[in-house]
Amino acid sequence: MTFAEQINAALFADPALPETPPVAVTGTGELPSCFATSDFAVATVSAAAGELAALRGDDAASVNRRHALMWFDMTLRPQGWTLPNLWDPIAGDYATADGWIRLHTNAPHHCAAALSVLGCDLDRAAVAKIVANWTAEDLETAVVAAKGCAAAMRPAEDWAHHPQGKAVAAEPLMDWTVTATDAAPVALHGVKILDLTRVLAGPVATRLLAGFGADVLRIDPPSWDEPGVVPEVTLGKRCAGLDLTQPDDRATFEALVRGADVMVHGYRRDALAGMGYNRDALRRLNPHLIDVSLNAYGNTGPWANRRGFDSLVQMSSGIAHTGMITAGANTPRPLPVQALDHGTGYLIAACVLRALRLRGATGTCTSARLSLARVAHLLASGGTRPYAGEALEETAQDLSPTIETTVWGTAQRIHFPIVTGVTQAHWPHPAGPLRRHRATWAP
Ligand SMILES: CC(C)(COP(=O)(O)OP(=O)(O)OC[C@H]1O[C@@H](n2cnc3c(N)ncnc32)[C@H](O)[C@@H]1OP(=O)(O)O)[C@@H](O)C(=O)NCCC(=O)NCCSC(=O)C(=O)O
Repeated sequence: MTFAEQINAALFADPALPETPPVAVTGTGELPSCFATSDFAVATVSAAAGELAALRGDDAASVNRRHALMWFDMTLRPQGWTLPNLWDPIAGDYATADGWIRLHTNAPHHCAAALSVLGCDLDRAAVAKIVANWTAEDLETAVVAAKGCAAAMRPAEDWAHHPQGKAVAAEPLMDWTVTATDAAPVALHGVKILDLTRVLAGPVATRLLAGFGADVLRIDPPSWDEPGVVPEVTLGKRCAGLDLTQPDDRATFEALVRGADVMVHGYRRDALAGMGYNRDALRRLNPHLIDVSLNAYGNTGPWANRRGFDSLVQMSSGIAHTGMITAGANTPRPLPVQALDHGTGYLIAACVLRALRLRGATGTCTSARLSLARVAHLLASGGTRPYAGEALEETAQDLSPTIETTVWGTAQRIHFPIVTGVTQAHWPHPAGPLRRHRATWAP
């Protein structure tokens, strides 16, 4: 099945839903990859575009392939200022005694976890020297046990036989549950979306929804930061902070859940339940909440609660190894962009839009769970080939004329790839720092 066929088959179907309008793909572009990365990217963006058009009642939508590929990477072009580094000093791939491992250390608590296992300072050469004495799987196990983030590089065949790889392969791409059948319709314009996601995958979904009228309120814990991606992913959103260990902030959070139409979250599978908000508790607060979530390694299997990021899932699932072998290289070769994050983001947006459409047509409320690892399985289903494609050379025509005024300075962005009917994305708030707004719904 093509990517589009698999995605269509995974979206919640109901005979009461009118057909999704056609999505025309314009433009060209092929990123350098041995996977069908560009077709995969366009398929995920097109799924969101079709659902957007359907919910808005537009006859058709279009997706610009070139700009879709550019939106799978950084899209902000600062004028006279620079973006912070994406990676901390020790994040990256390291040779072990028997292969390769990737350490993800951008968050200070993940960095501290890795360094506590390695017993060294924040120094890349020192880390490399110690990692070389570990086997990849032993170090992965130790870092994960310390609540850090690491992944050994595995060949695709090993992942296919690994208990987690098998669990993920058996999961649906979108795991839907019906939660209520008596909800009133809500309009896309002003729909209240509570956003508990971080870094790229979840925030990409809510950024799209904010661009077409949703009121997105992002909530972060007191000390979380992600300076490298904040200018990318906060576009169009209000961003507040809440400490869910504190009674007052819990009361505020519960009021937000009661007032929300949709919640999108990217905690580990059981993390929200660990804070006292399992599905039943959320349903008691708001029986009509549409709840769409992602985690890293899938919702079943021994790793369902493992911390993870796109680049780690690429290492675990065989993508980085396949890239290395196909390129004839001797170091891990990931995808040219963080396609699992972005692809998952557009699929989450498609799920939210389908769920809103379903609610409007039948009163049915749903939840859906996705994962980076299951989306990696979708990408891998497109097969591999010798490396093809080339990096896109950006021109002035790729930039939207809109000037975004941020707290860091002015900037332009790449044209957004989706047009629905004749409507283009428009974001009500510029990107900005986390926790700068009040944790409340607009009246
Ligand atoms: C993103 C993460 C790696 C972040 O890891 P961690 O911060 O270490 O884990 P947790 O989410 O479990 O949160 C850590 C602890 O903070 C607590 N916590 C969380 N939120 C709050 C608030 N608001 N207030 C108080 N405490 C909080 C939580 O209960 C945990 O407590 P303790 O239990 O006591 O520790 C993980 O959440 C994760 O794997 N999520 C699923 C996949 C995902 O979204 N990946 C990133 C985007 S995708 C991507 O690849 C990318 O963008 O790159």
